[in-house]
Parts: sequence; structure tokens; C-alpha cells
Amino acid sequence: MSAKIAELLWVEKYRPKSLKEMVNQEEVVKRLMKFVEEKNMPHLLFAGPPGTGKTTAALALAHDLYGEDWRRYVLELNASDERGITVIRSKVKEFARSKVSGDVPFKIVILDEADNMTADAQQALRRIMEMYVETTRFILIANYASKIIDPIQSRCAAFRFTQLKKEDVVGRLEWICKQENVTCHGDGLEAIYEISGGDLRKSINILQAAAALGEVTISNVYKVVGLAHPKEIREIINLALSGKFIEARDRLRELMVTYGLSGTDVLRQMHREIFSADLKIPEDLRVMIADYIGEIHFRIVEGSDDEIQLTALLARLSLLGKR
Ligand SMILES: Nc1ncnc2c1ncn2[C@@H]1O[C@H](COP(=O)(O)OP(=O)(O)OP(=O)(O)O)[C@@H](O)[C@H]1O
Repeated sequence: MSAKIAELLWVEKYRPKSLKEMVNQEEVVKRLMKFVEEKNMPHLLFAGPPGTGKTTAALALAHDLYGEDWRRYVLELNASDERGITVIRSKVKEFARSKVSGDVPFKIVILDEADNMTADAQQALRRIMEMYVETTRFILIANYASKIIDPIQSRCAAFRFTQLKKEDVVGRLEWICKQENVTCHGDGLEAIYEISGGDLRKSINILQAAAALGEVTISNVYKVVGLAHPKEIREIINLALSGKFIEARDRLRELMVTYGLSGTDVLRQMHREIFSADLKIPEDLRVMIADYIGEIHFRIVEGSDDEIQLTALLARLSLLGKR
């Protein structure tokens, strides 16, 4: 990626350069720092959910081992793009050929998305790892360690990355806003976390898109991800339950046009709101609505008309409210 693009994308701009800048993943960072201290390490396997810092940790480890010049000693490959094991073999061969200088006696090959390789390709990879072990260490990155064949797993020290916690994600987003001089609101940042879970890459991308609309408010966040504000969904449910069927239907139409929502988008959001403490309705009502949503969802997926089905759902809610 060119330096210019990296500067434009906040995920790259704010990617920690050194291990000590990583957010959370304390156990992992502590063990990696030991390798830096000893200037030695085995092959490594990083596994865990997307956007939790696996690639970042691999690059930061290289930075801390080799210093500012680290890129000379690192070969980054994407196992799923450059699928052919022959490509990997020839690139690694070429890379491992030149001698390492300095006090770290090996270079590093980072193989991203290693779990997308077929078992055969992994067998070939294992042989490559053995062949160049004198001069090269591999860092394999995967979402699922279980998809990596046993012989490779047993040759690697395994590191498990965990989903980042809410306070970690929100804290990091707040810090980025400060660096960028962007105004952010607490509920906007929390909404980002709700949408992206502990995936910090996704969170930072949403943050940047929302900031481009001015401020990071909850409505800008929902706008950029193409979802309705949960409050608006709850209002529609409440309108229907209180018998204001026509008004509920008009609001729903408006919402779908504004946010470009499909029938299943609406149902998914309604389904989420049914479990929200902010929707003040008795539990037996939640049970019935959840049941209706399931039925309507099935009909839409089977090809029934979005508008007719959503209107039917609102009609049922209106009748329920009249019980
Ligand atoms: N633990 C973390 N500390 C600080 N920033 C992080 C962390 N995890 C992720 N990020 C941010 O998210 C971006 C993506 O992270 P990274 O590429 O390391 O994810 P990954 O775990 O390798 O994900 P994937 O499995 O999708 O490749 C980074 O550029 C960085 O800005």
C-alpha cells in the first residue's frame, strides 16, 4: 500500500508501530516482547477473530526486533490471494537466499489468511518452513487455528487473540478522534462498538466514515453503515402496538427510503430491538413479536413482496396491541 493511501486510511495511520502501543492482547504482547528481548523466536501461529491485531502484532514484532529498517527483513504474503504454493515457494526461496545482517539471525515471513490454504498446500508449506528454518521464521495468521494441519501447529508457538472489549474499542476510537480533531459523542462510539463487536478495523472504518459527515453522532454512525437508528425502529414498533397502524406504516416506508433498507434489513433490526431494554413492553409481547418476525422473514426470503409482508407485520402488531 502506498504511503499516501496509508495516511488517508485511519486503520493504517493508527496501526500501532511497536508492540507497546497495542491495545489489550496483554498476554500475547508479553510473550512476544520476550522474543524481542532474546532476539530469537520459533515459528508463530496467530489465531483469532478479524480486526483484533494479529497482522499488527506481527508487523510490530518485526519493528521491535529489527528497528526502523524492519521492512528489509520481512516478507508479507497473503495465502489466499497468492494461492499457489509454487508462488509462495519461489518468493520464500528468493527472500531467504540473501543473508541477514545485524544481531537477529533470521528473517520473517508473514503469511496472512493461512487457514484459507488447502491441506495439500499446507503440507507443502510445512516442508518450506523446515527447509529454510536456519534463516527464516514464519508467522502464520489465521482466524481459525483448527483449520491449520497438525504438523504445522506442532511446529509453531500458538498465540490466541481475543475479541477486544468495549472499553478498549471505545477508548481507542476516542483517542483517534482527539488526534484528528473530530468531535465524537459517547453514544455514537458505543453504537460503533455495537455494530462491529470487538473488530477494531471495522470500528475505525465506521468512525472515519461517520467523521466525514461532520461529527461522530449516533445517527451519522447508523447512516454510514446503512442501518436505521434503533430508536426509530422502536418508535415504529410502539406506534403499531398502540394501534397507529397507518402512521407506523408511513414511518417505516420513509425509513426504508432514507436508509435504503431492504425488508430483511428491517426485520433484522426489529429482531434486535425486541431484546432491547429500551423497548418497554412485557415479555409475552416480545415472544409473540419474535414469532411473527420469524414467520415474516421466512416469507420474504421465500420471495414474497417486502412491502406487503412488512405491512402485514405492522397489522399484526396493531391487533396485538388491542388485546
Ligand atoms: N490490538 C490492537 N491494538 C491497536 N490497534 C488495533 C488492534 N487490533 C486492530 N487494530 C487496528 O485495526 C486494524 C486492523 O488490525 P489487524 O490488521 O491487525 O487485524 P487482524 O487481526 O490481522 O485481522 P484479520 O484477521 O482480518 O486480518 C489495524 O490497522 C489497527 O488500526
